[in-house]
Amino acid sequence: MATAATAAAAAVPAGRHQHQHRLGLGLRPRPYPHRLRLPASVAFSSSSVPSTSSSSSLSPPAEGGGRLVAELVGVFNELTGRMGEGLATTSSSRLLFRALKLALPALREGDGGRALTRALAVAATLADLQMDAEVMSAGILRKALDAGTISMQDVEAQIGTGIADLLHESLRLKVAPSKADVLDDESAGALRKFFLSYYDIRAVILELSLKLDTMRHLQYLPKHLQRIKSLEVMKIYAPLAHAIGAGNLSLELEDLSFRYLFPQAYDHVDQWLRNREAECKLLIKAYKAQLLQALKSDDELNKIVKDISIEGRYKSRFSTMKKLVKDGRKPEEVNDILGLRIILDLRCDGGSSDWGARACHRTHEIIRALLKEVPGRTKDYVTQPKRNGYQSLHVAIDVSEPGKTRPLMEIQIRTKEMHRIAIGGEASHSLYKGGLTDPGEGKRLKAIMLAAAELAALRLRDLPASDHQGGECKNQAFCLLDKNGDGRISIEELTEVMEDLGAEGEDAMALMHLLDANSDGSLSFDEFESFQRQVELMRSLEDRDDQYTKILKDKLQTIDSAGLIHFYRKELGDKLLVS
Ligand SMILES: Nc1nc2c(ncn2[C@@H]2O[C@H](COP(=O)(O)OP(=O)(O)OP(=O)(O)O)[C@@H](O)[C@H]2O)c(=O)[nH]1
Ligand SMILES: Nc1ncnc2c1ncn2[C@@H]1O[C@H](COP(=O)(O)OP(=O)(O)OP(=O)(O)O)[C@@H](O)[C@H]1O
Ligand SMILES: [Ca+2]
Ligand SMILES: [Ca+2]
Repeated sequence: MATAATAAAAAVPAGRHQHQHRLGLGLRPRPYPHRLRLPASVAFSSSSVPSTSSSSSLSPPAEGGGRLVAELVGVFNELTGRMGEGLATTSSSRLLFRALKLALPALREGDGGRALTRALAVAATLADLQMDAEVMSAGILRKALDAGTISMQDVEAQIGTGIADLLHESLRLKVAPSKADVLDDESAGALRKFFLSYYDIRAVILELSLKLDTMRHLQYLPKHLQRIKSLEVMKIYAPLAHAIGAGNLSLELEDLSFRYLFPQAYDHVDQWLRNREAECKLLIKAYKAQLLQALKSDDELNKIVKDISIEGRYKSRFSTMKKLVKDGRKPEEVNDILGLRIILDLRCDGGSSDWGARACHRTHEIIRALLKEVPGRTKDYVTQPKRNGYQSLHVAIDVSEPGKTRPLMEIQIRTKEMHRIAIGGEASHSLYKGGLTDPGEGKRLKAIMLAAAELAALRLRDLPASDHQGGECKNQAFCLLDKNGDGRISIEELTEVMEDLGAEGEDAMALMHLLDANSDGSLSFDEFESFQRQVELMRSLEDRDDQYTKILKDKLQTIDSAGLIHFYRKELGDKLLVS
């Protein structure tokens, strides 16, 4: 076991990390939407437009107009693609499209060119939290409101009162912390309760996503503001994110505020974890795969269990730091730096109550036979549940090898039902971590949230249906641009969207020329799709550029840490000697 894991670990380049989304509320795992791609530099080189028309000999259309439409289409496709299953309905897409049309021109210039990227990252965070189009649109518009480039009246007139209400709520939440003493535990607790009593909890989730955006860009603020904002996040927003079950959001919020509040301690923990991160993540993956195989091929376990899943995680900076200060442990004594969680789906749930215990204990036996269990560290909350009803069997595993000491790995073993209670029930993780003390509060919160989501679904259903009669729309962006639904984008329709985006009407003519392959004066579905393919291509090139920049940066860091002279000697020493 350890050998396979080690081989896998050896193959990792150091210093590359990947974050994983593991959220409550049944949220889908996604990579962090830290930076959303923007087709900022879409250049319409005539040679790359698949075209047979005479327009291929024209010079590219003005940077302005064509670029704006490309940006709108690219961003729209990216965000709708990111939305949860069933959430990107026609009315949702129309709403998002309208919000983008209003916000894009307003955001383009702001915040040293970063405003748009930041607004889109907020929307992406919300999409990953399975929020609907209203909340995503509100996220984008809030950034434009904050930048002072649009007004609430614009939102009410052009988008609707549903979103304006949501924005009003989020603005009220924004000022709340300034009215309380967040250093005082009691006022901080009261403030968290105030947030959670909101009838539209989506405003809270919107506020949390905006906070994450602020925290990711804190380096641009003066030092004293960095501290105040970090403190608010630590005392109010991170626990709130735990309380609503947005696990990964809370972990990132905690880690960022930890970094600004205690820079030295952060550096210490960060370096320790970073040095081991790549190898440990590979180990987690390797142990997970091999354990799954061993468990699935055990006949005795198979008699009681119909399915098995395993989740893995590497501990966050802040969570590790808390363990270190709790009882003065060293990092190597923290027993859950690496974590695996085995979830057993019983063949007969609700049957004989000792099936669950049997499945967990059999799993424990299999693990013992395979791995090195650390004596005296096992906790059997299956046989003896905690007072809040939490059940799980925890073992600590030594994954070190001769000459290679590694942090410990915790394996939690539980049935699906035990997991349900640990995630959403009375022993819920949100209560355990979110500072809520009353179990009923968790339930109430969930009910409020579901009700808010249902209301939003109703409102979105009430939006007038698309102009497109008769059935499915194959390409949402095309259908939204083809306003009269005649299956073609006319010059009038293109001019209208350009003007909405703040470009000149003539730019529409130039873009039409370029994309209208058969020169019939309008854009067919196929012509639009080839435009879209070009937009996608440019976006993926920009992504690649980002990747290359990152690799280069990593490489330069390696050189730095090894010392430039050392690098020179190693790489060039021989040649220098010869000459
Ligand atoms: N959801 C939930 N998880 C819990 C609860 N109690 C423990 N856990 C999980 O189980 C892990 C280990 O808990 P314990 O075995 O009690 O360990 P501990 O007392 O925290 O000990 P150390 O890990 O040594 O600090 C925790 O880190 C949580 O992941 C609970 O009441 N609810
Ligand atoms: N052994 C594990 N395997 C997989 N996931 C885990 C494991 N332990 C915790 N998690 C999950 O990882 C996320 C972060 O948890 P974190 O390690 O910060 O705290 P914790 O282990 O739950 O609590 P504590 O701070 O008491 O250790 C949570 O979603 C938690 O459910
Ligand atoms: Ca833990
Ligand atoms: Ca049309």
